[in-house]
Amino acid sequence: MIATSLTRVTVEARGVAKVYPTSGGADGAGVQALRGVDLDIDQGAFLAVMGPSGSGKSTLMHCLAGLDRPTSGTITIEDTEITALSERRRTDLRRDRIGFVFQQYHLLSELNGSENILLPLQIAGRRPDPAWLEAVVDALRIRDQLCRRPSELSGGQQQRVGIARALAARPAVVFADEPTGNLDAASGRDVLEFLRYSTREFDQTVVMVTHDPVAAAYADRVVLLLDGQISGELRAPTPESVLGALQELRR
Ligand SMILES: Nc1ncnc2c1ncn2[C@@H]1O[C@H](COP(=O)(O)OP(=O)(O)OP(=O)(O)O)[C@@H](O)[C@H]1O
Repeated sequence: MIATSLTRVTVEARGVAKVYPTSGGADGAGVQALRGVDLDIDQGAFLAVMGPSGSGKSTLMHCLAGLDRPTSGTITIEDTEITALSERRRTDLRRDRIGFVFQQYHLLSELNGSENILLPLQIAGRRPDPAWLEAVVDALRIRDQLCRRPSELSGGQQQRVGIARALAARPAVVFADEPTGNLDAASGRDVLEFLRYSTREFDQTVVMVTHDPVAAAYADRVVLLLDGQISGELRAPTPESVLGALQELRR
C-alpha cells in the first residue's frame, strides 16, 4: 500500500514582512519588525513562538491571526488568503475561524462563565454545538464554574473559561498570547496540558507565544524568532533544549 500523508496545512505564511512607520518618519525607514517570514503550521499542531524581546513574536501573531496586516507577503488560513481580504472580511474571518486566549483572560466581569463562553457565538449569530461544548467543558473541568462570575474564580479557572470561549466556535486556529503568564506553576501546567490535549484529541491547531521554556516544551514544535526572522526551530522540545536554543540565539 502506498502511504499517503493526511496532514493539512492550516496556516501558511510566505515572505511576511512588517514595517512600522516611525514617529516623525523623516528618514522613511520605519521599524522592520518582520523580515520575510515563511511558516507552515499543520492542522492539529501545537506550535510555540519564542525569541528575545522585540524579535517580532507579537507582530507575527497579530499578522497570522488577521489582527494586523503585513506590509508584504501572504498569509493563508485554511483556504482563505487573509492578506487579500478587506478589513471587514478579515474581521468576519477572525470572528468565525480564529480563537484567542489572552494573558489577562479578558472575561467580561458581569457575565458568568457560561455566558462568557457563549458570547462570541452569540455575536456571530451562530448556534452553539451542545455536544462539542460539553466535551470542552468536561475536558477543562469547569462545569462548576459555569454559573460563577470571573471575580469568583481563581486565575487558573478564569483562564480555563477563556480557553473554552476560544474553542467554542471550533476555530481553525487558537492563538494564545502568554496564556500562563499570570498563573502559578500548577495552574499553568493545567492550561498547557489542556492546550496540548486539544491538539491531540480535537485536532485543534494552537499557536502560542511564550517567554517560558517550560511552557514552550509542551508544544510539538518551537519556532525561534530573531530580528524579525525565523532563525531556527525545535521539534519535540524539552525545557533544556529550548533554553539551550535561546542561549544560542543571544550569542
Ligand atoms: N505599533 C508599533 N509601532 C512601532 N514599532 C512597533 C510597534 N509594535 C512593535 N514595534 C516594534 O517592532 C519590533 C517587534 O515588536 P514585537 O512586539 O512584535 O516583539 P516581541 O518579540 O513580541 O517583543 P516582546 O517579547 O517584548 O513582547 C520591536 O522593535 C518593536 O519596538
